[in-house]
Amino acid sequence: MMLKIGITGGIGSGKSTICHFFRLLGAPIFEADLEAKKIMNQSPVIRSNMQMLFGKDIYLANQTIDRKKLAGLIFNSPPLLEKVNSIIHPEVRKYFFEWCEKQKAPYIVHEAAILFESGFYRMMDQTILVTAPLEERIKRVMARENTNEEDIRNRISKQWPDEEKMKLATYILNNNNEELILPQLIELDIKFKTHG
Ligand SMILES: CC(C)(COP(=O)(O)OP(=O)(O)OC[C@H]1O[C@@H](n2cnc3c(N)ncnc32)[C@H](O)[C@@H]1O)[C@@H](O)C(=O)NCCC(=O)NCCS
Ligand SMILES: Nc1ncnc2c1ncn2[C@@H]1O[C@H](COP(=O)(O)OP(=O)(O)OP(=O)(O)O)[C@@H](O)[C@H]1O
Repeated sequence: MMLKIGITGGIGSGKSTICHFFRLLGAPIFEADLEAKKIMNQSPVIRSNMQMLFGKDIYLANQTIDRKKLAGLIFNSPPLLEKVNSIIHPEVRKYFFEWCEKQKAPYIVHEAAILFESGFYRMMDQTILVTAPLEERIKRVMARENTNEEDIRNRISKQWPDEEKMKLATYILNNNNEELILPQLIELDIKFKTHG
């Protein structure tokens, strides 16, 4: 049986960085946020639903979704965010199971920003929550991309607080520059490879 490991953490916590190490250790990684974006551009069903909701202009001339516009709309309207989630998540879920069928490894990693909020965690055997102090996360995201503090705090407010996620996580990794992460990942890798 192939073990399914879910990795999550709020914006800027460092989950992509940690997944990069799991990839080096040989684990196939399903990047849900990336796959969601691809599916939004490729699925005709999602395209027509999104255009019905937001108008034709939600897709750019090159047929890709206008991410900036969409982010501005959904992160400022909880009902719209919920609607978009309900359009995209079932397709991502379907694609995830198809993808799993093709993997040949003792375990796979499913990386998602909203693993718990979306309920996707129920499809996993075990979950890892990546945490870091809020101020540190904001600093990292501001250094990574051209965005402002207000927008980052707004996105954080749309995600569950770490205390809630901690209650559901199998493992918690503190990516706070105070503990060495790599030895913890190697230990987990060995555990997962032996189905522990
Ligand atoms: C609105 C979109 C196009 C903005 O794209 P953009 O490149 O600016 O941001 P990106 O996708 O890299 O997300 C950055 C961060 O925003 C947060 N975020 C993204 N989607 C969501 C969501 N549905 N709910 C709460 N937070 C979210 C996460 O912390 C994420 O890491 C994109 O986030 C999106 O399509 N979201 C809805 C689909 C979805 O639910 N994706 C994630 C789970 S499968
Ligand atoms: N321990 C660390 N110390 C300093 N910078 C870090 C650390 N971990 C990650 N970073 C940097 O912080 C930024 C955010 O990390 P990463 O992209 O992995 O976060 P994420 O949780 O995947 O965020 P998002 O939800 O936005 O996708 C990146 O630029 C990354 O290089």
